[in-house]
Amino acid sequence: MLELINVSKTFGSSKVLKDINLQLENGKLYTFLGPSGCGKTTTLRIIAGLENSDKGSQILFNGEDITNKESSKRGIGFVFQNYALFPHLTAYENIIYGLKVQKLSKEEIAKRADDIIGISRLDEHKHKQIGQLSGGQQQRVAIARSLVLHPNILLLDEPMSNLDAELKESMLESLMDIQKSLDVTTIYVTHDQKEALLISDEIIVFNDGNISQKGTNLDIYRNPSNTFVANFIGDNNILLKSEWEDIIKQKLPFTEKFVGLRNEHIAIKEKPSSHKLQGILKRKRLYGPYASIMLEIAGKYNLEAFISGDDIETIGNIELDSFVDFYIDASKFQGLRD
Ligand SMILES: Nc1ncnc2c1ncn2[C@@H]1O[C@H](COP(=O)(O)OP(=O)(O)OP(=O)(O)O)[C@@H](O)[C@H]1O
Repeated sequence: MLELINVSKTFGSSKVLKDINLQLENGKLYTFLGPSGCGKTTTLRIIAGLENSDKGSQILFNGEDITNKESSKRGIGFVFQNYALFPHLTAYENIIYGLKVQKLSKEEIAKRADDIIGISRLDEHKHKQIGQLSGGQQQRVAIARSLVLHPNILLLDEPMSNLDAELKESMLESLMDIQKSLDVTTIYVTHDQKEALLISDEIIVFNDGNISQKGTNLDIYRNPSNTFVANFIGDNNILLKSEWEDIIKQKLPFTEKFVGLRNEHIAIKEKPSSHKLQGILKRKRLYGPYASIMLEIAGKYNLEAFISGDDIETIGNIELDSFVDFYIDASKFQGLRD
């Protein structure tokens, strides 16, 4: 288990990490998710030993204090955004480079390389120069080069950002396969909520040098702990609790100041146990399988809804600025801290 205890980092006069506390279990795939500049990369670099943390910070790995341990002795693999491969070497030579530095026997090097090349599906590319490989293949070489060293932890810093959307998805699938087949603890940094929701055993949401929430993707999506997480992941209608009570003319049981309702929990067709409301249709946008509409209520509240199926036909026949009856699923309200 990897444990961060009161980890802080100050650059000049700005404290970019504020007493981070985190426990990560061995063998899981975690993502650090958050907007640009919130401290994800700095945390990763501190775990890898590439950056010092402030005094008082502590990092434990399987109970051992590694806070001041040299980076090269931590058994951590790091894959960067730009892959940092050696361009004058072949894929195979890149992959075995670290093993040769470690002076392993020829047999051991060949065995380890064959294993990882198989898992990474690089057999037919292993003798190509780096420049002859696609972005996705280069990325697999970069991951293989780290994994062949049998790291305790694999760290990946926005490794897919140079890939197009389709390739990204298939690369994410192969990363998940490789990670599961080797059971290596992995931390993947991204600012893309879709990537995080797709691959993670658990997501750690960063905001402004703090951890806002840690949990499985379903947990974070269904039970965001505060307005930041509710807004950053998925789409949400966040209002003051009192405003929602004004809209539905009913008290809500939450103690939090804000209440959210995800856009997909507003529908045009009545659903069991839903709550009927009326609004004015202010906007409609069709995105193929679903449509996004804006409804104005009581002249002061705007709610955004994602509708699908027959609701799209219904809305298609309603003029803008007309009244529409719609339904909200009150069981889906989320109480949110500020
Ligand atoms: N070497 C440095 N010197 C001074 N400030 C730094 C340094 N490295 C990072 N920072 C600052 O620390 C803050 C956190 O940076 P960090 O790179 O960890 O964010 P991030 O969440 O990974 O962002 P991104 O997604 O853009 O990479 C930022 O405000 C950044 O400007």
